Amino acid sequence: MGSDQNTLLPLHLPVIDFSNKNLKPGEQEWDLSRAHVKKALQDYGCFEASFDKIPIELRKSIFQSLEELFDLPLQTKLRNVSKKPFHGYVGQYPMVPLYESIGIDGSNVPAKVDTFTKTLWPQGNKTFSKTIQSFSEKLSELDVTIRRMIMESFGLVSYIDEHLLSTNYLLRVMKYRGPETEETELGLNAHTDKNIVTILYQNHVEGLEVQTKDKIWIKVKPSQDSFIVMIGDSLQALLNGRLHSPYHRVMMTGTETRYSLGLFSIPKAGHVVTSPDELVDETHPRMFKPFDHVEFLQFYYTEAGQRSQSALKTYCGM
Ligand SMILES: O=C(O)CCC(=O)C(=O)O
Ligand SMILES: [Fe+2]
Repeated sequence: MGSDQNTLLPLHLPVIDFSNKNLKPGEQEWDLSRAHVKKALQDYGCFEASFDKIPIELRKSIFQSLEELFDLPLQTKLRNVSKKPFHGYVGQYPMVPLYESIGIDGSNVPAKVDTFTKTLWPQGNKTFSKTIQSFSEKLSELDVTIRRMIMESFGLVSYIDEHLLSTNYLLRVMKYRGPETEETELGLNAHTDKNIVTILYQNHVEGLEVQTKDKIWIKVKPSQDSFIVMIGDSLQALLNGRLHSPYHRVMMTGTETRYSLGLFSIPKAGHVVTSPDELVDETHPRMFKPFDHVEFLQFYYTEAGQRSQSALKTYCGM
């Protein structure tokens, strides 16, 4: 990171409207939105999407579900374990004392969410399951639209179906306590996401910052209708570096609790992430060796992975 990492100018992310639209591939409106998506991602690796397919009641009840979940005793939350790194309960870290998160694997699949719910509420919690699953399913429509547009933009139409089938969804829900100090405190370290596409949603408490290519931190100010869409390292690799995954972090002030959630599209274990030959030529030599996402994640959480400026380049850069 540059020395100007604390410079905060009143910049903002591009906003793209997906509301009141019946976007269909091949139609003019689709092509227009696709051009906006490509430009925003080339410039920032990230944009704000206005998206109205999730009813307002569901957008409100998701935060009640998050509160109910994080209010459980720590012992109960710790029952959410996962073999995959960063998929289970994460919290009580001295480096980021304000932060806690829980991963819900396969959050768009009813049976998977029911299994998750039963580990925390053995007697069941239908409202919780239904809220998490419906929210994820509806938000995954935005993920699919955006990934379709990206693949089309880079001439990869014939790979779209295979690509969409190669991923699962993880919903990670987050809680950040207000630091209750005068100063701004770190909520979550600067990082790039390791997956394909991340879509973030949050309550009214701000804190997310995204770094531009010029290393300037932009404070993100989303509204109730907006979702933050971001590229992860695996998509950067798939596109042979045509798009970049931006650094982002969470900085907290004040006393209020920030709740946020991210829907992560993640390559399935065993699926090899590699850039199609169409994106490799003399001016764009192949940048990354083919890799398995789960193995890449395991590397990321080793000491060497944590030390590297770009875990992706260290792990599989050519
Ligand atoms: O809480 C947020 O808005 C960001 C969380 C995040 O960057 C992550 O979970 O990867
Ligand atoms: Fe992130």
